[in-house]
Order: sequence, then C-alpha cells, then structure tokens
Amino acid sequence: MLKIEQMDAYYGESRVIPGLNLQAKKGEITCLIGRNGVGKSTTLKSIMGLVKTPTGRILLADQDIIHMKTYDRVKKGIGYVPQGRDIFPQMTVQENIELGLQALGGKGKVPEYIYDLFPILPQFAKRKGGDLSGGQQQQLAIARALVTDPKILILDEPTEGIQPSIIQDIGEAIRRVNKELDITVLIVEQYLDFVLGISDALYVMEKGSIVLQGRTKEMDPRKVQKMMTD
Ligand SMILES: Nc1ncnc2c1ncn2[C@@H]1O[C@H](COP(=O)(O)OP(=O)(O)OP(=O)(O)O)[C@@H](O)[C@H]1O
Repeated sequence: MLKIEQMDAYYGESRVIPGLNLQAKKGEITCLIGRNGVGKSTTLKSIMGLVKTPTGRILLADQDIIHMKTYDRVKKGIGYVPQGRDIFPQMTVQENIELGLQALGGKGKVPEYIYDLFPILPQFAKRKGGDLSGGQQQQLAIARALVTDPKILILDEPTEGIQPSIIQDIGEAIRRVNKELDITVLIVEQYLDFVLGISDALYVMEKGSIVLQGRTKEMDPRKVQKMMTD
C-alpha cells in the first residue's frame, strides 16, 4: 500500500532522516516506534509532503507521490491525524469533522459510518471541540481524517495525553477502522504496550534510521524496550 524507498528528509540544511526504507502493507497495522526526537513525526510529515524530501520515493499503491502537494496526497487516499490532534477548540464538533471535507474542495458529505464508529460525536455535535476530553478529541481527529475516505490512515502518537482506560478505546477504534473499513494503518508511537497489542508489523527508529524491524509477534519485547530506554 505505502512504500518509502531511500528517502531523505531535511529541515533547512539539516538532514534529519537519511535513506529511509519503510513499508505499510495493505490491510495491516504497522507501527513506527522510537524515543523522543528520533524522527518519527518527520517520517509522517514526509509522507504528507510537509517537510523537504528531495530524494527517494514514496509509493502509494505503486504511484510515486514524493513530489505531490499535500492536498493531492489527501485526495489520493492518505488520511493524517497529526500529533496533538489539531482540533479547533472554538469550533463545534460537527464543524471540526466537516473541516475534513475541505480537502475534497468542500464537496461531499460526512459518511454515516463515522458516526457509527464514534457514537460520542453525533451526541456532542454542537459542543465546542475544546470542551472535549483528550480521548474524545482523538476520536474527533480520527473522524475528521476519515471523511475523505482514505486508503491509508496515518496517526502520530494517538495515545499521547490520554488516560490509560481510554487508550484501550482508541486502540479498539483504530482496529475497527482497519478491519471493518479495510483501511491500512500506520502509527507512530512511544507507548510500547499499545504498539505490541495493536500492530502486525513493527519498526524501531533511532537517530533517523530503522534499527530493528519485523513481524510484531516474532519480536522480543524486552529487546524493543531496551532500545527505547538505553
Ligand atoms: N521544524 C523543525 N525544524 C528543525 N528541526 C526540527 C523541526 N522539527 C523537528 N526537528 C528536529 O528533527 C529531529 C526529529 O524530530 P521528530 O519530531 O521527527 O522526532 P520524533 O521522533 O517524532 O519525536 P517526538 O516523539 O518528540 O515527536 C529532532 O532532532 C528535532 O529536533
């Protein structure tokens, strides 16, 4: 579904990611894990066209999108839930969801299944986005990314700032998006237990490079944990 090949990513003159190779297979949940500042968010921003990526390829269903505008990447089928969620606090829940339609030129309507997936959203439709809890805002951010009917959903630290009891619900919602809607998922995370519970494939990043990768069920959690703490 999504394949990154030999991609470099820069902020100004500084190369933060050298020659990255990473793949999110169709129908699977893939996680990219690593400590603070290793380049996980930069990887997702590169996929969205939000940082400079002069070299390499980003293949979405075999088409190289590396030089496309962000807007066109969304139209091609990438949904993005940024770190911190970027909910507009003064806008209502409904208005926040409908913002997702802007990427399609303001056309279309919010698919009904989104409300089935997150029943709290129609219930709170008229509340301000800023009045929701962290977990509810995360659901809202996922819903907003789903209105464009993506083929792949990428999420930047979906568990950040969310109570442990609610993290399970977020995990369940992501699993349903993957299984019921058949949407491929790529998640950036630091929370190892969450990642081990949800992913089919796992990549560990250090200083902009992948240092370990494989099927999650075949990985030694202690080894991954050690890489996260050493
Ligand atoms: N806008 C920017 N300008 C310059 N350097 C940046 C910028 N954003 C991030 N960096 C640098 O790029 C590197 C990778 O950052 P990135 O945010 O991708 O890491 P991360 O693994 O996602 O960490 P975190 O979990 O803290 O978000 C860091 O050294 C960071 O300081």
